[in-house]
Amino acid sequence: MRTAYRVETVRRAERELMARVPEGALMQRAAAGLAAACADLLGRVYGRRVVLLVGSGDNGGDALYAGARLARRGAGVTAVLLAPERTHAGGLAALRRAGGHTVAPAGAEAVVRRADLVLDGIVGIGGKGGLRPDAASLAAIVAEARAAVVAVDLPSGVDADTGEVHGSAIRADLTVTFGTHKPGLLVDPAREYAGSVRLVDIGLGGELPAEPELAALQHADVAALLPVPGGESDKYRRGVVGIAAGSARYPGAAVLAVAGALRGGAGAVRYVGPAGDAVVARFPETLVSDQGPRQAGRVQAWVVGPGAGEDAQTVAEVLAAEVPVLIDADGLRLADADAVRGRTAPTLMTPHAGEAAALLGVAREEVEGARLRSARELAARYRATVLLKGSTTLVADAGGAGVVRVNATGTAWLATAGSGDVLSGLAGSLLAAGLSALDAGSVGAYLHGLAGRFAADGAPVGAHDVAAAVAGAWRDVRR
Ligand SMILES: NC(=O)C1=CN([C@@H]2O[C@H](COP(=O)(O)OP(=O)(O)OC[C@H]3O[C@@H](n4cnc5c(N)ncnc54)[C@H](O)[C@@H]3O)[C@@H](O)[C@H]2O)[C@@H](O)CC1
Ligand SMILES: Nc1ncnc2c1ncn2[C@@H]1O[C@H](COP(=O)(O)OP(=O)(O)O)[C@@H](O)[C@H]1O
Ligand SMILES: [K+]
Repeated sequence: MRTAYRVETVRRAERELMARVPEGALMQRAAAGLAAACADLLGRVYGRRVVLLVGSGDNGGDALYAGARLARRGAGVTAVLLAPERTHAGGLAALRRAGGHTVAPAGAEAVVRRADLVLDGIVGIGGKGGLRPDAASLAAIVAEARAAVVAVDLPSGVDADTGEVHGSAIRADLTVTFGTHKPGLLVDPAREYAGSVRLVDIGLGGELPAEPELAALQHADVAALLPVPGGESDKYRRGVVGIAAGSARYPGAAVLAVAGALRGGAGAVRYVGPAGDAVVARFPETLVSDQGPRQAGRVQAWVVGPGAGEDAQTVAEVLAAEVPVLIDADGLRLADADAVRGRTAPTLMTPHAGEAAALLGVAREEVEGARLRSARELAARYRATVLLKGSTTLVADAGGAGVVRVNATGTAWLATAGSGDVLSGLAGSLLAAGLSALDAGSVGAYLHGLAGRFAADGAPVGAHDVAAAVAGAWRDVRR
């Protein structure tokens, strides 16, 4: 599990640790890891031109000590001091001893233009709000430079706790973060500014609490959660997933949701709705009924909504069932909020940003800019588990508090019509197989993202290709 902690938690853990180690030791660990990452990126350090952007806090201190290490290995290092009188004194002295130079912000453009590498030490976890004007000017200069950019702890200007970006921020190729990931490094839009992320161990692990703000499943976590049949299994014990989807206008949504469901671990897929012929033509193993969900027979979890059009009756019937329900697409619009809140069995809602915005009564951009807050808010309002789709998918558990799962296995090639229908079937199948809503959503997103990557492999794909690739993703996870 990859975890991320909020700033106040990181600060507390750092205080505990600092009380037990010699003064300055943590900053030296951070700087050593930072310098090593920079050296890896540069390939050869000797003779390279390195520019440090140095703010007034310890983030600037890290940059200065790392710069001193690079200078000792033969790099030409220049520090741009944003606030000369408040610069980290020890770091500055170390840089000077190593032969590094300093310039005022007015001199930044000239040195940054010639740099091979820029270290962004403007601000780290002490950052408040968007970058101030002098720092924002530096960010604009860096954006024009050809140099590689390494962010120290966080790209300056992004919100560490939320992943929100208010105003300008540094865009890095690599972020070297200390002790633990911060939520902003895992959630868009901030995640995009971070580039690839390297975590440097400064010994903080033992001081961090059990419950992080965010958790990202890894292969081993997913492998442990996947439902795998055993000797005593039969199709009913493995779980039957009901798919109430599709309409005369959108029969394809039913086919794609079933395609996902067949790959999700349930023992049988039952389809109810007007697209039975299309479903059976493609997937003869599907149990098809043209009666409503109430008459459908045994089902351990329902998926309702993909391509449902205006069929509010079916949505209401599914919500009345006392088994886990996944609500997607049109179902989100047609579901009665009180009926969702009043359910006793788990509910998993799977909106994309536009659907989440409609449910929250805000603009789509607002959800895209504040994904973590939006997912928690929806989960609180509906008392349902919420999977917010997009470039980083988030899953907030019912009520909105607690650890939010984040998934980044996906690829932008998944932004293709019908891929969400595949995800709904897949996650619904995992629900029927007995996973909790949080696990079904996050394992579903993980496999779906990986399947998207495998199917696309750098070229456009259709949603049915993604469904077909789920088995490969499953095998890859269990390998
Ligand atoms: N505390 C520790 O044990 C460790 C801290 N480390 C480093 O220390 C950093 C935190 O240091 P600080 O607490 O000094 O805080 P920062 O250096 O992150 O930022 C605080 C400084 O930035 C300025 N600032 C705040 N918001 C700004 C904005 N929007 N625009 C421009 N300037 C702004 C403030 O005036 C303040 O001087 C971490 O991110 C990490 O890089 C590491 O050395 C590892 C150990
Ligand atoms: N930029 C992106 N990067 C990664 N995944 C994405 C991106 N855009 C969309 N996705 C994923 O693609 C799927 C699209 O689902 P959705 O928006 O419901 O499409 P549809 O309604 O056409 O099925 C979701 O799983 C979503 O997380
Ligand atoms: K920084």
